[in-house]
Amino acid sequence: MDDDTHIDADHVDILQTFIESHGFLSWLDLTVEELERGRIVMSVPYDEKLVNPGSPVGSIHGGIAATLVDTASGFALRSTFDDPTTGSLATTDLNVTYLRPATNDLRVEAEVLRTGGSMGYTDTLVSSVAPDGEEKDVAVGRTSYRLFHDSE
Ligand SMILES: CC(C)(COP(=O)(O)OP(=O)(O)OC[C@H]1O[C@@H](n2cnc3c(N)ncnc32)[C@H](O)[C@@H]1OP(=O)(O)O)[C@@H](O)C(=O)NCCC(=O)NCCSC(=O)Cc1ccccc1
Repeated sequence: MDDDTHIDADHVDILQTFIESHGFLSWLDLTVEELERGRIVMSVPYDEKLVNPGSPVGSIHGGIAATLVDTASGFALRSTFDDPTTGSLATTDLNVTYLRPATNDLRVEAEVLRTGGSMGYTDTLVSSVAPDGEEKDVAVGRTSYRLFHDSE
């Protein structure tokens, strides 16, 4: 990892502590798998509590993928702040396109497309192991955020 993408290892612990103290995110058992400046990978394990009752393929509710898109994007954007432990951000737009049912553990990768003085944008990909055993894309997402740097 070069200096442009390096981020303190402590920051993963800070994000994981945030998740564990969050009622909703901790309930999903969300884990930060990889973090570098402007990019993050996170996962949620398959759990029957997340599955749509009566779904013939056992598909996970779409709100879970949407939550992954939002959370991973917010974290990826925060990682671009001069000091990622200060400031905050608010989601202003979130778009998710569902490509196929998710029936297994979920993985999301979020990448920052651009940050300006007050707005940030991300591109995300959610994937899951399909019944044929192959990891496949289950959703793609695009987001925008209002960034509140510490000085505001
Ligand atoms: C704030 C803005 C985006 C507008 O912005 P602008 O047009 O630039 O307007 P302006 O700069 O004038 O500020 C206006 C007001 O904003 C107040 N403010 C200051 N700091 C913050 C702050 N940090 N957050 C929110 N508001 C803040 C400030 O005091 C002022 O208040 P006032 O009006 O003077 O009393 C507005 O459209 C909005 O709130 N939308 C709803 C957004 C929403 O609810 N999204 C969903 C949940 S987000 C999520 O879950 C993300 C996440 C990801 C991953 C993990 C965890 C979380």
